[in-house]
Amino acid sequence: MKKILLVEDDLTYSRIVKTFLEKNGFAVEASTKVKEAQNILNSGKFDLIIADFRLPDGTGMELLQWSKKEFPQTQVILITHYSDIRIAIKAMKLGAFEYITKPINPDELLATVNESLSSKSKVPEAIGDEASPSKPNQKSGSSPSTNFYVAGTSQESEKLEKHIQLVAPTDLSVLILGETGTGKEFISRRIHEQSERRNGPFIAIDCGALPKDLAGSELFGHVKGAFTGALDNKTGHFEAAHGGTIFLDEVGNLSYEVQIQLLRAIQERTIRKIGGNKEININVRIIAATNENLLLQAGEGQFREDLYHRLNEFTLHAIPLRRRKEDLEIFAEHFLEESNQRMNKSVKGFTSEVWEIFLGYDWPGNLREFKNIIQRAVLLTTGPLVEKEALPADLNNPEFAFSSNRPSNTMNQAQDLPSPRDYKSQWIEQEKELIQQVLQDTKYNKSKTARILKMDRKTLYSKMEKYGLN
Ligand SMILES: Nc1ncnc2c1ncn2[C@@H]1O[C@H](COP(=O)(O)OP(=O)(O)OP(=O)(O)O)[C@@H](O)[C@H]1O
Repeated sequence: MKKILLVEDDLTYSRIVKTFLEKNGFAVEASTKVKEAQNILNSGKFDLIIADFRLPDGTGMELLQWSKKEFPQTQVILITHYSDIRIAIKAMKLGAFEYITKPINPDELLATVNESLSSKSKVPEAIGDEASPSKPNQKSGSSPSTNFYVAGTSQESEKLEKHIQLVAPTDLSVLILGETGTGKEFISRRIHEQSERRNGPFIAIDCGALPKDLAGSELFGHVKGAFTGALDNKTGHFEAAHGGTIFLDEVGNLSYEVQIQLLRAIQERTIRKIGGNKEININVRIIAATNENLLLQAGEGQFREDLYHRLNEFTLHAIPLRRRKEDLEIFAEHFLEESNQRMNKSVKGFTSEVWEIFLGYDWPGNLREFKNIIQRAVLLTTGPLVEKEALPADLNNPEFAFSSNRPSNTMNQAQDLPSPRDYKSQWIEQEKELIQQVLQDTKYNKSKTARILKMDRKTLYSKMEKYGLN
């Protein structure tokens, strides 16, 4: 009997659909939330997921992305109240079999279910931001994102995720602080996609790449003839983001003049195109990011303090990778899979030597560097595992990996602390013991073990293989 997981938070609706499908010969399990659905999927094989688009703790789209990664053979049908072509296109691109709108016609549902179960599950199109061309200063276009967001399981990551979930549904302006490559843009997309604005546009602007003299016109638009070269009316990013979210990366790079315009746009919720005299109402949530100290810049008169406070109604700290090393594994798997897909390869994992290097290095370029290194390694790897020869020479050299003069390591060099290598081997040892213990306690039930340890089954399998616990 084919198994279907129905994810729908409207209980009456869920009961009707469940009974209908059961009468038609399917085994149906029902769930109301994304997290709950993930747990159910982790504990048994399903042939099809039917998910509502809006769920209390996320979207059916997120579940789709997750399931395509974790269980690529399982078909997914998305259901929604809205006939939104953008969502439909995105869902199909992400590998959904079909997208149907409420109210559901039973015959149509049954036909779609049968069709999906007799077809091969689709592979998502390009996953990852670098795959899609973007304008030089518009970071990733205004289309809905196809980025798969990995939240991480370390304590720091869980705290960040909790803060994201708290702030997302509000309309507060968020300032994301963090080093380069820590995922600030990914976080801002996450906020957008968890917010009421998720069906509106998300526009990411790299303020550092905006030409100084054109920044105002790029952000707020201009009217024909406003300046030499203004040959036509132009819609600015703020107007284009109406109803959605605008992400201003490297916001500290905006000129003082543009800062004034931005402040006005935030305070009055209107913009005026350059050279124009009409006030245009805008309803845009602003998320800004910086890796500089804006308050310090404010003190030096380079950044307006009033604007700083307007942008900073809530602060999030993107975490440097060296402070979330427990997450290395989950990100490694994600980037490995992404790279395999992009390059049509089937590299299975990393040797223990490579893991040693990964754990010892302090990743100054953070997730971006990690992703690029895995991508390069996958390209160079011909066997089943990435070996240390596929890593760049500087990473491959243990002296380099352990001798960086970054503050985090300077601390570790203090005489009364063990060396990073000692910490790392202690950690590996403890992790191995913990997994062994839980496996014994659950009588080698791997799904249960993974659940208890808060890791997905694939991560558990690769750790078991790494530690020889098979
Ligand atoms: N949560 C995440 N899940 C999966 N991949 C991620 C995540 N965060 C970041 N990445 C990866 O790391 C890369 C860099 O992330 P992002 O562009 O968001 O960083 P950033 O902090 O905005 O960088 P910069 O400061 O240079 O603008 C992304 O292209 C993506 O591949």
